[in-house]
Amino acid sequence: MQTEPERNELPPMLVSSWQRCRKWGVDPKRVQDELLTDGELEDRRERMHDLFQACKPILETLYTQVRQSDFMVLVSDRDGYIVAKWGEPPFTERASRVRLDVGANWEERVKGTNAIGTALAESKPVTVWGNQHFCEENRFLTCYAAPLYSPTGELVGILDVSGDARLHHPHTLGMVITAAQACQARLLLQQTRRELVLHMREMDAVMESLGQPLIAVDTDGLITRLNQSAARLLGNPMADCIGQPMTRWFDSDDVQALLTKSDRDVTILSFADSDVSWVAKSVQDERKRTFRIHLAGRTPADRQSDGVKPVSNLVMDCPKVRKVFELAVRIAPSPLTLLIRGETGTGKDRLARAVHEASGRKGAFVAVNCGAIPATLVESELFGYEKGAFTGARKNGYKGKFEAADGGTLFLDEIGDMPTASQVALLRVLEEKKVTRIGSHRPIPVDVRVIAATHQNLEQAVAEGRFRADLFYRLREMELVLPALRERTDLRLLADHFLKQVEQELGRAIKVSAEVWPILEQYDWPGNLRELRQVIRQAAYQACLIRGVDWITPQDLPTLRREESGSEKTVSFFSIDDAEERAIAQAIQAAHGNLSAAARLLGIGRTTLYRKLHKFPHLKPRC
Ligand SMILES: Nc1ncnc2c1ncn2[C@@H]1O[C@H](COP(=O)(O)OP(=O)(O)OP(=O)(O)O)[C@@H](O)[C@H]1O
Repeated sequence: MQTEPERNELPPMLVSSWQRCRKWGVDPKRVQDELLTDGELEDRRERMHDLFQACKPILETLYTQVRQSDFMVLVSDRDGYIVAKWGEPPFTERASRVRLDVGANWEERVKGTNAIGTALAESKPVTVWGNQHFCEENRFLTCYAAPLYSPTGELVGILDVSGDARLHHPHTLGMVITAAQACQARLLLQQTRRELVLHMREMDAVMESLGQPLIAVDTDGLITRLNQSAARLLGNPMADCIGQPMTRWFDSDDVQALLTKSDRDVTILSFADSDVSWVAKSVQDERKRTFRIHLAGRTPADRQSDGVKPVSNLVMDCPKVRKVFELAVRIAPSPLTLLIRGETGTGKDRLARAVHEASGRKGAFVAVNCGAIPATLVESELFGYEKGAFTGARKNGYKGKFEAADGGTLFLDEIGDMPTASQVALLRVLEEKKVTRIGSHRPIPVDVRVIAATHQNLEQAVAEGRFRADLFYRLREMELVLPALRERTDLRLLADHFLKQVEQELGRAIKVSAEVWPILEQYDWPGNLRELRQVIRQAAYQACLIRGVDWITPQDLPTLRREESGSEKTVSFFSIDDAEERAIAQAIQAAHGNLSAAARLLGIGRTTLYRKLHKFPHLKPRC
């Protein structure tokens, strides 16, 4: 039996988990089990019927990949009960002895720190290896778990791969995360129409598009479902995207083209307010109406074919910001690494692109959001891997982002979120100017200008041991700091710019009444330019579509209300959506979860209520 780990050997997520177990009084030497009766197990399985029906091929493929190494695949429901398993003796027999089996509850409060329970508690993927398990009898295990989400963002269960601790490999978690993403994509595809007809074709599509963004739309171009990659791309939580028009994010002409094209055509879909674009392919029903959109990143070849676009639409009339951009253009040609700092939404990404464009570097601008990649995949994403480098790796290997940015610029956004283990590897590449793919011994020389960005206080992260001091100094050979919106003097110009974008969407000119400006100017703008854009868009829609007028008045602004609590400020927005959400919640509660009765109380049809619940999936009664 292995000994308990030292506290500093546990990753921070597991330290919190151990603390929770101690608080609950879990006994590491004597585990209490919580088991379902056969009938209860059947009920819980039935509730996950859609998931199993949609994801069976993915779970079986995952099992085929891990069975040679004696691993088993498990699925738990959202309460931690294992409802399905794929595995073979002798390992399943050892696992059954500690009740790692169907019908048993693996929540932390029952089984102590373990991958299923901790992934549930944190809603995050996690590895729990050997003596990182809180209970002694589980320390022969290594387990990798990732949350399973519905296409509307609810946590429905946990996907877990477990095996003998001696066979631990950090990359296995990446494989589990990828399979969980594929399950979500598969559920999304199943819940869109025409499933049976498209079945074979879509199976391939799912396998190809594991982590690729997928969006399902209705015939009006409103988003009905999406996966996490798509939500990340759109920059909003999944639930906030449901029911929204694609034109909220993408250029309206491109969206129109996409909705009317045949399903063999691809469209370049540009973000409405930036020069980032995606390749999108629509899938249509027999009446030639688009109901599903696959998005894929543009390849460097795509990008090069239309040359490096200038940073268009950059608005600034604030001396502080102009100084930053002037300095940026001056330092652009130098090979020094650059650290861009600034609060979220201040334009760090736009500044990094401006530096690349002014640098004269011929290669691509490649952006990586370090906070969005699972920790275990950061290195393979940045440095690439050889074929067969690890279980679940792509057949032909993978060229990492450093190689993709060769001769160009690599933008490492949210650098403060990079796991410490990967920081060492990054530092080595910066020092040696060579990358070695995982599974290879051959260093490949690369000529890459690195720009990193963060909204975090990196000095504090260094002091707390979360960020390596040597990497911090290496990344900060030059530094640019973008001011927050509240420090800028050009709010009106920016607001006008964002208003023009909405005017294009709405197809009419909109004015702003004089009383609006002081309200905007006195607000704190925690979300900076991104938040300003959102407020202007919401106000314009409220004025035009709800009030039917062409000018924005203070009543159209979402209430920018602050509640002081200690030193912390929270901002709440009240809008038509809020009122609608409250009314639906109250009706469902009054009708004790019966949706037909709730619809009657609201005076709307049952179908309309269902449609509205896409917008507020958290209000759906739990079954
Ligand atoms: N000078 C500008 N003119 C017009 N739009 C801008 C300008 N700067 C930023 N924006 C817009 O503001 C939004 C936020 O900018 P950006 O994504 O570059 O911020 P960020 O600091 O990188 O955000 P995060 O910290 O969340 O990564 C984007 O929609 C961007 O197009």
